[in-house]
Amino acid sequence: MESATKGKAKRRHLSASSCADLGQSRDGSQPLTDPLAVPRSSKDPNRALYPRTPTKRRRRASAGESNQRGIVEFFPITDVVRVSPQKTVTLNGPKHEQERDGEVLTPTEVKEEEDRGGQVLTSTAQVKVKQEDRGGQVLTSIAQVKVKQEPNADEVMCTPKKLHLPIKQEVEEDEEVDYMEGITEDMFGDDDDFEREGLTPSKTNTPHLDRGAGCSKWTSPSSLSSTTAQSAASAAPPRSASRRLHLGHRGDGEEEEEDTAEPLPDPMFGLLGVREGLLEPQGCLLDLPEEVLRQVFSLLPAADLYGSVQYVCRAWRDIIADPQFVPWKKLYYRYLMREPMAVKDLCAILTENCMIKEELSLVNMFRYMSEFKHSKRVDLECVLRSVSTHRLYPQALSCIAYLRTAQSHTLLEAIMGGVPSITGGPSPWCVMAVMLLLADGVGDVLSLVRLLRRTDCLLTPEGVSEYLWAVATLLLAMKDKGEAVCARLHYNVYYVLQMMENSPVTLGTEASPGASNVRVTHEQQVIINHDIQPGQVVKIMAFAGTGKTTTLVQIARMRPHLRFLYVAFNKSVQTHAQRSFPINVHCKTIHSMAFSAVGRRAEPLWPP
Ligand SMILES: Nc1ncnc2c1ncn2[C@@H]1O[C@H](COP(=O)(O)OP(=O)(O)OP(=O)(O)O)[C@@H](O)[C@H]1O
Repeated sequence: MESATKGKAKRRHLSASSCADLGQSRDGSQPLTDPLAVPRSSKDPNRALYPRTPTKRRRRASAGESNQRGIVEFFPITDVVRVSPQKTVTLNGPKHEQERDGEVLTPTEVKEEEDRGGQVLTSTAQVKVKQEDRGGQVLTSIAQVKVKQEPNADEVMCTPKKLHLPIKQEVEEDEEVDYMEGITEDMFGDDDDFEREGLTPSKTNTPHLDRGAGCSKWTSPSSLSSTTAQSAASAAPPRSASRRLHLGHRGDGEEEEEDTAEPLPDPMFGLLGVREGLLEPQGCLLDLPEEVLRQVFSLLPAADLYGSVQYVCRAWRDIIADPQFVPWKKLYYRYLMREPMAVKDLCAILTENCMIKEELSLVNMFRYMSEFKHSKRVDLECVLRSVSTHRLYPQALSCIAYLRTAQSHTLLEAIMGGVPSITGGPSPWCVMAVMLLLADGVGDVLSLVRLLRRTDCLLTPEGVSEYLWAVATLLLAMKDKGEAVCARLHYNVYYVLQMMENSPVTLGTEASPGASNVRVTHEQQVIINHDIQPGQVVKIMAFAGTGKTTTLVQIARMRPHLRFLYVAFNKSVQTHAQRSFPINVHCKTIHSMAFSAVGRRAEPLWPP
């Protein structure tokens, strides 16, 4: 057990009762409810996941040894725009002078800092937005976009290109441009170079930008309790101050392995953000109504239900044990585990409904499925309408009609005559069973699921999966009993069920990351709404997989009158982007752009 006292990490042994007490306390429960707010140390296994700013070493290398130019050198940037949900939009000209810990930097120095920083800060995904009028066409190029998840998490920062140009008249006298806004020392991790060079003016003669400047607005989420985030922010000391004290202490020769015990400052961390009211833990899972818990559990794999969930508490075990709760999913799993009761039950179903050792076992299965037990609120006509647009629907109808009119088969007639029909049409459950058996592959099953989900005719997602689990269970058991059932039929259904459990997003009505059915978060909406002006660079910084591409897709969708250019590193990214973005976005690789610009001229020189 580790705890932080006076900025140092201490180890102490806790008894079982102390552990229980700690778990109930705020200090103990915070790592569980808000893991990002606990202090990070050099031993933090998740350290590499946090966004980092360039270290001194990297910046020096990029400036001194590399010939690579910053993105702002390629595009004419005229303005600096800062947008944040908490701020109003301000247009600033480039700042001519910048103060660093009391020293005044020349504009050129500021430019170098910004350029080098900009390159590394935006290393994972970049979008440059540029609008040019070319022959009456407005062309917008995207090269660099990142979601910045700093204290001003959703701030969209536009970088000036030529900070060294003396455009002092455009600068508002009383407003200081903070080019390191949002950058905290935390991001520098344990970089040795950074530690050696120090941040405090007393430790170095080299002028540095005051990294504390960008931290002045945030405060520790843990320090916010009943007061509002803003009032607490103004009351709490800036993070940079405490860090400076800490570093100064080190300079006196005391080596500290652990970082100071400071929580992450950002109350808006992550795309979902943290609202003021949510800074305190808000109840627990057990407070949820049983209906909600059932919905949540129904989305879990059966292995988790039986392997973990049922052991949590009596109430959860009762939900899992309820025969009405996902019966077919549970039966499939128990049958797979060869649980004697499950094997016996399933054998009884197959025997009673003539699905084994019979000439027409599959037809008997259609009949059995036509009586599929469903919620009373399910509208069968709506279900039939939903599946009627599937490509296999006409074939399924013909198949059922043939079976009904095949007078020569008296047995068949008896079986299919029992199929309940609705308003003269067949049972949708029976039609769906036939469609699943006619499916050419996983794609057909997948499109059937999409149709059912789009109309929500089965009311809940588990309504769809339960039907599929029933078909999969019967097919598996019939095959095990030696029936001539093609293994592919079971595979198609089982594959889709696995997809539903493990990647629900891909089962949406559209597969692209920017699908219109995605409900963008507040932070994404701020970026989407931002009116990007010609000549501005927008940087959006975020962790991997947090919705940068989705945000770009929505930006392009919202501006169909503009043309965008998406530049990717390689072909596979480019083709994937082509599928995701709307048609007003041109997706190209860097190489293809270079070839069309200059490579073509060298083409005649190539060997035949
Ligand atoms: N607002 C949202 N609501 C629900 N899902 C979302 C939202 N935004 C993004 N997603 C989903 O999150 C996943 C990752 O999104 P996306 O690919 O846009 O992230 P990314 O930051 O571009 O990822 P990477 O860093 O790998 O390029 C996608 O499946 C996407 O559909």
